[in-house]
Amino acid sequence: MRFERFSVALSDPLTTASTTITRREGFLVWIETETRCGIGESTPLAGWTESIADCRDALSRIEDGWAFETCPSGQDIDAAFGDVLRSAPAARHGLTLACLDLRAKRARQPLYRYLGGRERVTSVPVNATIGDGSVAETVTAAENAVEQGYSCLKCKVGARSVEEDAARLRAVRSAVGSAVELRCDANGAWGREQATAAFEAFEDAGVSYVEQPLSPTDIEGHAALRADTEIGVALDETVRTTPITRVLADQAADVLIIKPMVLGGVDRARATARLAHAAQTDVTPVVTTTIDAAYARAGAIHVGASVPTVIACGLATGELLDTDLACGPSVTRGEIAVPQTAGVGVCGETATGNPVGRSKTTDA
Ligand SMILES: O=C(O)CCC(=O)c1ccccc1C(=O)O
Ligand SMILES: [Mg+2]
Repeated sequence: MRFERFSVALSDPLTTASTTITRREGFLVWIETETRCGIGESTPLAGWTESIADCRDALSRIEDGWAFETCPSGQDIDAAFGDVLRSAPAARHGLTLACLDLRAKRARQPLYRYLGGRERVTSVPVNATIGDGSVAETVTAAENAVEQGYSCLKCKVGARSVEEDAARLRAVRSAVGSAVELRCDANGAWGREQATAAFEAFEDAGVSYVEQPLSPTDIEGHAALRADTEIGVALDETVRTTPITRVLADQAADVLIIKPMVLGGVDRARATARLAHAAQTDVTPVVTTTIDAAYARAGAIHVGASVPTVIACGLATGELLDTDLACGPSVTRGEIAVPQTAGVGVCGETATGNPVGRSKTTDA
């Protein structure tokens, strides 16, 4: 096992209610046998996962203690390194993705089939991700996305007043028409009163759901908000810190956001998505990235393809990067391609020091 640091830049910073993301740094992880190589990606995001320093420490300790003769399973890895990985989900993500890549290559299956996906799935619907911005900036981003073929937009809210956000969303709605799904993500910005006001103010804009309106620990608040409105409630930050069984039992969400990097790997992400699907009150999983590079994005796409997820996922985040480690799956008409070659199936594998430049213009 070995790993190497990488750094990729966003073409434009993504501003949310809680932070501005300008660059993503992480590690590529390689697992090699005599005949094959598996590649994984650890891209920590402070506040969501361990820090980059803690991720490096965890990977270093694992590199030092690596004693597997063949490529280990996730269970083998947890048995050997559970203590190191418990508080390092991004490290676990990279390591287990490398192992799964190699094991799926050996089985000659695309990762989503190796994970247990039953049918052949060639694409997953995706939303465009639109950051905080003025009314004009938000409308321009929404129009560009719809022109490129997206029929679902996710707009960051909560950095401005509820009135301003409502004005942004109404302007988007009148620009894109009624057929486009509009979601938003408040990243935990509001208190209960503000959230109630926002849900009322957003109704005109035809918002389908709001991600993380309240603080991650306010499970009761989310359950109450849900009972009170037509707009759906999605939980994201809450999924990081609260057992999924509690969220489901308390009926606190219509939608669960599944981030493999935050949950510690594509195996755990799939298990969580399946729990949501199996819940009595039908909770819909939506798989998203933390704005990862090509390998982790592809891993997340395989998670989406491996569960019967029918609604748009937050997997179109490669579009936000200026450079990337490889050419990841492309988005056409609001659907992202699922790699069908064995393993994770990222093409044009390059060294970490040599990011692939991306063209910012995409064919419609
Ligand atoms: O879901 C999407 O459309 C993209 C992913 C995204 O918004 C995101 C990216 C990095 C960190 C947090 C988040 C989030 O969903 O809150
Ligand atoms: Mg979110």
